[in-house]
Amino acid sequence: MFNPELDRDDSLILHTDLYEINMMYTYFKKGISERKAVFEVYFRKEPFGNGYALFAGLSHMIDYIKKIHFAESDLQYLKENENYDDDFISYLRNLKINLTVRSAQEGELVFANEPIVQVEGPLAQCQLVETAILNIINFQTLIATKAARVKIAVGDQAIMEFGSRRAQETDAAIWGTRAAYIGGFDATSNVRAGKLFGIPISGTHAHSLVQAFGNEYDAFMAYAQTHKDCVFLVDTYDTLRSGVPTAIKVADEMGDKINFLGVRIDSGDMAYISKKIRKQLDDAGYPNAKIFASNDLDEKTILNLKMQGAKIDVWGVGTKLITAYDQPALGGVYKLVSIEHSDGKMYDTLKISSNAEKVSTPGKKQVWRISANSEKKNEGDWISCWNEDPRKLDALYMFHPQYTYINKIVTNYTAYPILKDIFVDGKQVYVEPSLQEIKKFAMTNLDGLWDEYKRSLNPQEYPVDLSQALYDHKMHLISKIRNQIIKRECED
Ligand SMILES: Nc1ncnc2c1ncn2[C@@H]1O[C@H](COP(=O)(O)OP(=O)(O)OP(=O)(O)O)[C@@H](O)[C@H]1O
Ligand SMILES: O=P(O)(O)OC[C@H]1O[C@H](OP(=O)(O)OP(=O)(O)O)[C@H](O)[C@@H]1O
Ligand SMILES: O=C(O)c1cccnc1
Repeated sequence: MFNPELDRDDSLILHTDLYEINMMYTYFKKGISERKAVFEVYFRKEPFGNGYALFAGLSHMIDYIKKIHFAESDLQYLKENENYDDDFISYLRNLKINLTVRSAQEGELVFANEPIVQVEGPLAQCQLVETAILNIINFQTLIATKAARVKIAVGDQAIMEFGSRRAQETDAAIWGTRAAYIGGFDATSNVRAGKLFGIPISGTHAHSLVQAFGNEYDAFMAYAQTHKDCVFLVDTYDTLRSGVPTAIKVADEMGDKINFLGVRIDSGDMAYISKKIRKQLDDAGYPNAKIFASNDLDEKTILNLKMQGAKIDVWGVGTKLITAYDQPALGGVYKLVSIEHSDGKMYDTLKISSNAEKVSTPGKKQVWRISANSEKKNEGDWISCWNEDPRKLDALYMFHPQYTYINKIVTNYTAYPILKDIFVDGKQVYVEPSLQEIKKFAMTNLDGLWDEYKRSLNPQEYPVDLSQALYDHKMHLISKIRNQIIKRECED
């Protein structure tokens, strides 16, 4: 029966895979739930064949962690559906999160195979948060990266986010819109995203307006009589012979009563049509009226339209952005890198694979962004053991972690740590910047990246190197594990 108190679902606490809670149960029953652990999030390949990813999702992640609490209805549900005993249920009831969480900041550039979020604390708590953290970071980072690709394609022109109707449900529309704004979009059509996050909202009108009035003149005139700012959608019947001439006629008749901002096209050959429209608007005395375009646009179509000399001023991008159409998942993973044993000491762990790129890097780490002081551009990232600090060195030996003969010595550099403290022992220490600041930070970071890493097609691989100490530690651990396996085989 519905019980409003019990059935309240106001947190994402159960937004987790069952196996996380099952593992918590095992840790609890075996007395190791409080053992200290360190997990790290990383992805193995930048999405869309891009040379970088743009980190987003931290704000939602902070909110999620702050609200972690099992309500009575959650506990009752778990009790009814799983075989957990009462001790475990009361442990969950009294659970106080005291994790230390470090993360890249939103708008930061991040790269494959480097930790972008680090979660440290009691093993069971670390396990609980895996699913939601990956869900949030994977999606928002994916969309912010796609948005940055679109932003680079449009350059200084305006881009509007139109994706809500095609997004994977409402949360994806809202958080995707926020990520798109971080990645460089100027405005959104989603009014709720405007209210929640302060993103500028913007919109034209649909074909239904024209269909409702039965002809373009009545529709545009009605819109003009009810709105100051007007962008008329001109492709319902015949863009060049009917839509644009009618928009001009209404603009002429309304004069100063409206701001005739321009026209939108949503079909046809947009290079050809936009050039013709530009001439029609200019000839009619509206050189400042802008041409808006939408219709399954993405960075590739936009670059191609620009190459064709399309006269488009404002780009509306929906489906292909918000659904990350050409790569629907980022594939970030959450891996245990260090664990306390019964002797109270931390032991670093790693996952071996026959594929060198898939062998994880053990231990709690920091990522340092190295930029040459002379150029003010990034030289690469340097992943270190937690206790190393390249700011104390005069020269940095940077080498490719697989092809070690690719190496360089960098001097006169600045090293900046990517993982920042967000929560320390459960207490939030990170002061969240405003969304405007995050967007500005993203744009500054993109400026700091050489064009070779930013091009959308076949970018250069950005160096993500390991410190010598971390490399040696990894190699040592690999051979230790191999030797253990060989020893066990010999004993059998
Ligand atoms: N000049 C162009 N060069 C490259 N791509 C273009 C050009 N003009 C339009 N496009 C893109 O081509 C695709 C055409 O879509 P579609 O086949 O739906 O045609 P349409 O003219 O929009 O028809 P409909 O009226 O059914 O929407 C869209 O993704 C659009 O962005
Ligand atoms: O093409 P997208 O990048 O996804 O951008 C959003 C699309 O949504 C609208 O079309 P829709 O057919 O849903 O409505 P309409 O009647 O306003 O054209 C709009 O005209 C765009 O084409
Ligand atoms: O305002 C628009 O033009 C708009 C909004 C959502 C989707 N397509 C277009």
